[in-house]
Amino acid sequence: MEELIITPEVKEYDLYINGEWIKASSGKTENVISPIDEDIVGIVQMGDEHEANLALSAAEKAQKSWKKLPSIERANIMRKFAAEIRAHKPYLSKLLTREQGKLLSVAEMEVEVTATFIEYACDWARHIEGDIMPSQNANEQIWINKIPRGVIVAITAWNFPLALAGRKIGPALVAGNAIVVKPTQETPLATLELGYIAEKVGIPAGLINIVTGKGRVLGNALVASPITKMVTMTGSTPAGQQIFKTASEHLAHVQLELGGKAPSIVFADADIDLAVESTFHSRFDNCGQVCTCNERMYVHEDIYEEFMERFMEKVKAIKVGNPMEASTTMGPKVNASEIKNMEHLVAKSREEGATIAFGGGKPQGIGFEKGFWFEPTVITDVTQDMTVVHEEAFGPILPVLKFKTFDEVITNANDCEFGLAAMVFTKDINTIMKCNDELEFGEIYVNRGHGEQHQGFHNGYKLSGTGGEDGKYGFEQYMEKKTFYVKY
Ligand SMILES: NC(=O)C1=CN([C@@H]2O[C@H](COP(=O)(O)OP(=O)(O)OC[C@H]3O[C@@H](n4cnc5c(N)ncnc54)[C@H](OP(=O)(O)O)[C@@H]3O)[C@@H](O)[C@H]2O)C=CC1
Ligand SMILES: O=C(O)[C@@H](O)[C@@H]1OC[C@H](O)[C@H]1O
Repeated sequence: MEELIITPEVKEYDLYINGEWIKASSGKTENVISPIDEDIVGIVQMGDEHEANLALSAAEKAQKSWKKLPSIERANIMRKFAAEIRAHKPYLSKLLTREQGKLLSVAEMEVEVTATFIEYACDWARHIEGDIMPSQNANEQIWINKIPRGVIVAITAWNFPLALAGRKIGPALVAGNAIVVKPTQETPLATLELGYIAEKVGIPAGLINIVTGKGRVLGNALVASPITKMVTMTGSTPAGQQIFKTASEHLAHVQLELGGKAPSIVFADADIDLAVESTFHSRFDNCGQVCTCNERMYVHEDIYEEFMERFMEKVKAIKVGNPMEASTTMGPKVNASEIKNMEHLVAKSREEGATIAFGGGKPQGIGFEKGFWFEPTVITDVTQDMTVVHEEAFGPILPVLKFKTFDEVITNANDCEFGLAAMVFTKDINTIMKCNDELEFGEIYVNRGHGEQHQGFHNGYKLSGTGGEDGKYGFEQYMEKKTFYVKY
């Protein structure tokens, strides 16, 4: 392996624990590689069980006074945190693009969304409401209080690493908890920068801890500790399942946002231009690395030719390249193993008799010598039993199937071990309502592409997760209920 070039911007990050930056006792570090050119973009510590316990103890101690602050005061501090994140948008977005490979414009959106996730949580500060109800006994009332859980562990994935961290830090702290964040080793840098920002705005030491290390070592130690009262994780289904098992040892509350295989269904009466635009962006934006992506598309046979003609025009116009450049419309995949998965799905599709209608390999030429590149790929002549219809791509590969009847397409859409999101395009209200009744997915987008909003509820069925996050029902999970009977 030739010597990796350490560019001048390479920054070494320590672990952020109890308001201090410390090195791992293991003495080990790991390089963070850019998917654009395989240059080293950062160096991080390899924490393990020792650092997990340091971080958890710091969080446990800091939370005791934090929970006593009025919630509105907690929110005021967190709003300053959000504002400072926004103030660092130019730096954070470039760092996100270098470590993850997303378009600079998408990275800028991600920094903004990180701030708004936190600001949305702050809006709940005055609405942490309990219940008071009459008892069957005279001179007695029943009070149900909402109280913080204590220490939260947040474990995040590489596709929107900063936004996923903000999505969890916001509600956790506004509700009165402390948090230990373990970003993925793939893209930890922008998340680590939150430690500097927390210091700058004066978030008390120990409330936000950011630790790096392998999920199955450091992450596992965080989940396994009885200090941890809740685990909120975004990532793959296998990792989520392991976390679920580990957390069950001490019955920590678990919130999992996992894999997906969203179907898009385009009915014969759909607005074709709207459906083309929406399904195109829902597959290829962020190089197809969004959990609610259009992973398989069902187009009614009556409009298939017309739809595909317009859809393919857009696919062929995609410009794969350096995500720092404004003219680029799709960047690289995040790492080499993701490319292997792309190649596996294309090979399997060919083997099973499908047609690779466009793309299917790595782009060649100047700029693609290094990095993790894959062409936008459309696969046709696909049948429901094929691997590419069932295995998550989480990349720019789209299988397209025809359908005739409503019952057929609903059956095929639901023929899936995941249940996160689905998209439906039709003008008929009866079709819309029947889809809403019969599709087995936690999030259904009608006549629009994917893209959650903070006030909704991002909730996966089946192997897409448990608990859900965002909105009122997501915020609620960062609190425990305490019921007491008041006799007077
Ligand atoms: N539903 C949703 O909202 C989203 C779902 N995803 C899903 O995530 C996947 C891609 O993300 P990716 O990062 O590769 O997912 P992984 O599951 O590989 O990793 C996610 C996080 O979990 C950590 N981890 C892995 N194993 C364990 C363990 N045993 N105990 C504790 N922590 C562990 C990882 O640590 P490390 O990597 O450092 O080892 C990482 O921080 C796709 O399947 C995608 O569908 C992605 C984004 C959103
Ligand atoms: O996790 C995902 O892929 C999506 O939920 C994504 O993450 C942050 C963005 O706001 C969402 O679109």
